[in-house]
Amino acid sequence: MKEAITVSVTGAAGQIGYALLFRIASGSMFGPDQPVNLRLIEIEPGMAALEGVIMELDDCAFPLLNSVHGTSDLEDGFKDTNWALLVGSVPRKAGMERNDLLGINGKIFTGQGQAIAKAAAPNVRTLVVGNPCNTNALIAMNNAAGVPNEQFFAMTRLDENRAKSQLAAKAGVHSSDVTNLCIWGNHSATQYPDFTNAKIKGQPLTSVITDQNWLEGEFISTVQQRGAAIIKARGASSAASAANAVVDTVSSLTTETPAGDWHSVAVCSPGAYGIREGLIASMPIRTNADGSWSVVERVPVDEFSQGKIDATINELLEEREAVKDLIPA
Ligand SMILES: NC(=O)C1=CN([C@@H]2O[C@H](COP(=O)(O)OP(=O)(O)OC[C@H]3O[C@@H](n4cnc5c(N)ncnc54)[C@H](O)[C@@H]3O)[C@@H](O)[C@H]2O)C=CC1
Ligand SMILES: O=C([O-])CC(=O)C(=O)O
Repeated sequence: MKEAITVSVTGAAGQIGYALLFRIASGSMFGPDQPVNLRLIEIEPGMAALEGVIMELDDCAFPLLNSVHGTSDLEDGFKDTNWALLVGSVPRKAGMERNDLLGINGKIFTGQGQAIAKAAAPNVRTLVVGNPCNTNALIAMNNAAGVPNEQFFAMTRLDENRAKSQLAAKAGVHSSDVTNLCIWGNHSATQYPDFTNAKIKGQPLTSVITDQNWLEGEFISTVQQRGAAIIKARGASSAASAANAVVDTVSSLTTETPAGDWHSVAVCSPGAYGIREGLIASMPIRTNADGSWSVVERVPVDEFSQGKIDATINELLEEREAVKDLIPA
């Protein structure tokens, strides 16, 4: 048996938590031979519900679940953890943009960043899901002194999956036939799902889907507005598909990316593609055989794409300005 991986999840009794924990414990995230320890973090009012979730995890008798621990203490929750999945935070309601949550949620991530730096394993990787996730990840990263910036991520995989699904439906193929789909920038209404470099069964997508008006218009806005459409329909924000995207993100960051392809996740920009160094921005990422990640270089960016990327990066710069008090100098 392999040594267990420790995974901490904040907001563990929330909607996404409820859809996520059972996937992690069943082996979907790290594979069918990898045991896991779960350290589940909730705020005090969520602790009773968390007890119930832990009872249900026990009742599944998962072969790969080595231990489960629930706590409202951050350092206890992140103790020796290898993966910190920061889900806990308030979701938006209909009519709000995700960055309307900055004032409510931003401050959560200072203490979490500090506790990760203090208590987690040196190789800890942190994935922020709670919105606005890019800027919350920026706050956590900048408050986690001593933890390398390369170990912080924010989730744009749900957007990638949504985009692939829309494109597959338009082309009449399966979503797994769509590759090389990159989400650029912010997990927000300015994100850019880059269809110009995508492929369908290895062919340029734009040679299969020739309706340029649809690609530049309805396709982009459907992906940008999908979260809002789910809130309108469900009365609550996407939870199962978000949890699924967490599983996909961690899985893609822990397994080598298929040759020639890439995946979308927001990373601390090394300055690639002119994206301001230090911003948490989504771009095309490859996971290497040794488990490290790299930005895929020389992905063509045409004038249309550049305009879209500039808009979403400008929004990230504005969000950073809005939370500058939460970022130590
Ligand atoms: N990046 C993405 O693609 C997506 C992000 N989200 C975001 O994920 C977040 C969580 O969504 P849901 O699970 O649906 O919300 P929810 O309200 O059902 O659950 C959130 C949980 O977090 C807990 N919580 C709040 N503050 C906390 C803190 N400081 N520490 C630990 N736990 C805390 C709450 O008690 C609650 O149980 C929201 O911000 C939502 O907007 C949702 C979907 C997709
Ligand atoms: O839209 C929201 O508020 C929840 C979210 O991030 C998504 O579904 O992509």
